[in-house]
Amino acid sequence: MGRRVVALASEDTSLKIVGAIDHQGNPHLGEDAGVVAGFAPIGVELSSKWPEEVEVVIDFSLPEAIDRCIEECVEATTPLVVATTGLSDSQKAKLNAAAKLIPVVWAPSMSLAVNLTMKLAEQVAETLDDVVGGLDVEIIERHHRFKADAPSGTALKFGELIAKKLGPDTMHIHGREGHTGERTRCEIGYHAVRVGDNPGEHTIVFGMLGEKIELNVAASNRDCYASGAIAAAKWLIGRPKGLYNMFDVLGLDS
Ligand SMILES: NC(=O)C1=CN([C@@H]2O[C@H](COP(=O)(O)OP(=O)(O)OC[C@H]3O[C@@H](n4cnc5c(N)ncnc54)[C@H](OP(=O)(O)O)[C@@H]3O)[C@@H](O)[C@H]2O)C=CC1
Ligand SMILES: O=C(O)C1=N[C@H](C(=O)O)C[C@H](O)C1
Repeated sequence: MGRRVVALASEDTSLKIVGAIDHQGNPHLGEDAGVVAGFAPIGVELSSKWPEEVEVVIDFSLPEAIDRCIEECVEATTPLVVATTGLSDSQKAKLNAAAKLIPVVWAPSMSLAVNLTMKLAEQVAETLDDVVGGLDVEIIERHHRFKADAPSGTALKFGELIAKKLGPDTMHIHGREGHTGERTRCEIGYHAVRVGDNPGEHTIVFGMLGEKIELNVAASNRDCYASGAIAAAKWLIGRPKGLYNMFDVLGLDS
């Protein structure tokens, strides 16, 4: 994702990339970030050092990297866009605390299509909550074999939003095996598929007796996430401190 953010941001004449950060063990440290991204040099070296004079930071990394990223942004009062998924509860708490000091956009998917589908899923769940015969919700996500966390942050967010519409008794069930017994009406099932180079696909099944609805949203490549994060970064500059999400950035809550 870092490569795609660098590639797309370097093509945007309203932006100047001032730093590209990775950890100390990265073999490309010291190389031009534009070249590492597969494009022309941009005059910025991939570095483990945090640059100065930063207007906004975009983080696509791993949970191991997020603590330092939050600390650096808070110390320098730099607005922060967090796209990394799989954060621990304490890291989420740290991010919430940081948002009391700096503006933060935090979203498991920067994709316009995914965020719009989340709104549709909320609407379906709200409408079918009391449907005769009951409603079964299952979330199937497919991603590339390199993905480190499961289920995806996006699948968990879909589940969280749907559960809010279905009520506080909703349980989150991850996969099924063995003599599970009959499915209850108050659970959301999650299924994480890891195949090849899939850039991300989510299917939300709303099953009823006699019919079903499936919402499917699939990326063709990873640029939807990179361009969404860049849009979020531009939107965040100059905002008051606080925690924002992609619904705010895309105006989907109004
Ligand atoms: N919100 C969204 O729209 C999206 C979110 N994501 C999330 O973004 C994250 C990154 O995804 P992806 O790019 O595929 O993952 P990768 O594993 O390809 O990239 C992670 C990068 O972080 C670097 N890194 C590892 N440890 C540290 C550290 N301590 N400090 C700084 N950098 C570090 C890695 O370096 P090295 O390779 O040398 O280990 C690597 O360059 C994931 O959590 C993913 O789920 C992904 C796509 C969309
Ligand atoms: O790791 C990925 O690739 C992706 N991760 C995010 C997630 O966990 O939801 C977003 C997107 O689906 C791609």
